[in-house]
Amino acid sequence: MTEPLLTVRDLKKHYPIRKGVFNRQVGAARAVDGISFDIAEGETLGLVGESGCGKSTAASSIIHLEEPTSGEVVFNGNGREGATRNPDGSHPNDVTEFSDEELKEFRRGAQMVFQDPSSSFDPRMSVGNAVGELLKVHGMSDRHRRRAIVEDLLERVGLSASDFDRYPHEFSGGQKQRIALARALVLNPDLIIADEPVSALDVSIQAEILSLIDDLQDEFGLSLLFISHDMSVIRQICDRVAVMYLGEIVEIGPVEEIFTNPQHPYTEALLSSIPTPDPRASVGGIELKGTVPSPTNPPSGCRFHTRCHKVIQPDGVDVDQDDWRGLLNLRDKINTGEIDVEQVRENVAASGTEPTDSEVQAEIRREFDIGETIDDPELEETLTEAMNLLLDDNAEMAGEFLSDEVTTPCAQTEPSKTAHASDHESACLLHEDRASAEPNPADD
Ligand SMILES: Nc1ncnc2c1ncn2[C@@H]1O[C@H](COP(=O)(O)OP(=O)(O)OP(=O)(O)O)[C@@H](O)[C@H]1O
Repeated sequence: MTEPLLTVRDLKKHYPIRKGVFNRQVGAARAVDGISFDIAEGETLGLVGESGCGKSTAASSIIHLEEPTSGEVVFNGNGREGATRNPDGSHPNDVTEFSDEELKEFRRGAQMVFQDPSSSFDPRMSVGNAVGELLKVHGMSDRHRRRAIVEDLLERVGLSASDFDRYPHEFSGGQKQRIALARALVLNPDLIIADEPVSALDVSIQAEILSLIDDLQDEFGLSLLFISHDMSVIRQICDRVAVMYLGEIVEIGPVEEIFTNPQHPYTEALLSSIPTPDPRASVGGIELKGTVPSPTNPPSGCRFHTRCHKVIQPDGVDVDQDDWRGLLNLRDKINTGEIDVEQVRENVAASGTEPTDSEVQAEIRREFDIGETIDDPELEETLTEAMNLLLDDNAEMAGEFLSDEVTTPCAQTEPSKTAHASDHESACLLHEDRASAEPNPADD
């Protein structure tokens, strides 16, 4: 088997949080928290997730714009192919251990393209010089040769050689992104990391740039790590995709497989958010509510459990799944003191006369998508009791009451990876249950 061009293993980037006059570290933002994947030669791997999932931090740690906290990034390009591990287990191609000289060499072979093409150019430098600058930095002193290389590249990205002497403000956003691609290609790299390269562009221009990236990849035999929050963009350009949530990869696999047979509820939710021209298709769609929690204090167990539509019910409980999600949300909001009963009372009163307690309770149920009765009498009783306490101004006890019974295994156990089809893995407790339920041929 040929070796991957890039191997990332258990990569972490934690930003220390400091406070006080002594600037003591009081915690850490675990922006990237142990991600692993490979990228083969000529392959495009997508990294997808909502804003704040850690995609950009992963990119800058891989390319060593930032020092990772731990983990390994093995880059087998730049003539470093075929290297084997040292007797002490370290790898000679581990970027995280590179010397300054090796890092300079690495930067020839691995380039980055950023989201905003406008801010990545010096307005006072002609685009030809901006593209050719890297050649100069890397020792090409012949000005004519540099110019010939850059003019050729400008043509290959769909501009013209005569654009060499023009300035960034003379170009549109899409054209600037073409120039950024020319600049990334000028040192003939093996790997390009593109961080949301089309999200700042109009949709019509996005398609042109994606198609250009696709063509350049074939022409230059590039490997790509393509970062996007947009699943439809990922589908157009990637061979495989890694889905990232709160610093972790929750699912990885071939694009077609992930789109037709997603396994992780987070992937399902991201896919469900793709706009479709058919209005009926969104019926029954999964709404991803709220935002990604802070990486300074990620949820225990499965990090997605606080937003998951498939969050598991404990043994002995079997209620409507929407009711279950609502109960967990209600429990959390009561525990964080975020339910303002007086405000709810006022809201209900606004639509008529002074509301009764049961009207206020009904409104709270509605806000949390909890049905009129839960089909588990014991749980219904617990909820009613908790609501009574809440309306009696005893939120603390209401929270405790609910917390005793409304619990999920997803908050207790960190899911491990489950393999599905070849090269397709996800990390969700639901799959672990299913895997253990499947008959093991060895038991026969
Ligand atoms: N220098 C920093 N110090 C502390 N926290 C940081 C730092 N940089 C990023 N973070 C946090 O790390 C998390 C991941 O950020 P990151 O920018 O990598 O996410 P992202 O998925 O790329 O999102 P976006 O698309 O919005 O950039 C966020 O919660 C962010 O606030």
